[in-house]
Amino acid sequence: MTAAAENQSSPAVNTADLYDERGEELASVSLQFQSLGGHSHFSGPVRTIRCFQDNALVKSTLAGPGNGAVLVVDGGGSLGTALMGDMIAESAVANGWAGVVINGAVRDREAIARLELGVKALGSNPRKSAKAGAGEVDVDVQIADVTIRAGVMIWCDPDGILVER
Ligand SMILES: O=C([O-])CC(=O)C(=O)O
Repeated sequence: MTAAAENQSSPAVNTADLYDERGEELASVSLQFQSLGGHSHFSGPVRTIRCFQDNALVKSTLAGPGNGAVLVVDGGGSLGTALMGDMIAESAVANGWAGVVINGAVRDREAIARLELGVKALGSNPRKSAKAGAGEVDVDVQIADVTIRAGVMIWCDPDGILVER
């Protein structure tokens, strides 16, 4: 089975139902993201990156094995450059990532919408990011009022984002 087919076969979790089941065991990210990928519902163990207008770490991480994980990128909320475009997103699909959550911007949103990948981001900008490699991998990241640690489970759908505390 291809990585894309595996992603598609994982059962779609509805975040509202999950919240009703587990309540305050889960933190809900109040910042409003757009659902931009071909998969509207996605979940998996978290990997993290913190970077600012530099996407070299995003590219190299998504070029490695995803094993069904969700990459959470804390781009500091910057909408000034795109941290992922369709080529990087295609490599995420090929490498078995379930999805990417970007506290920042993407580009190539029409192509990203056709991919077998979950993608949430604040918006889009055609301007590319730097490629120097500045940033950190698998550190705790803070998105709005929620701290997200590498290794916890995350669930995303059009209603929002839930993470294990
Ligand atoms: O290379 C970049 O900065 C992002 C991009 O355009 C792509 O992933 O296609």
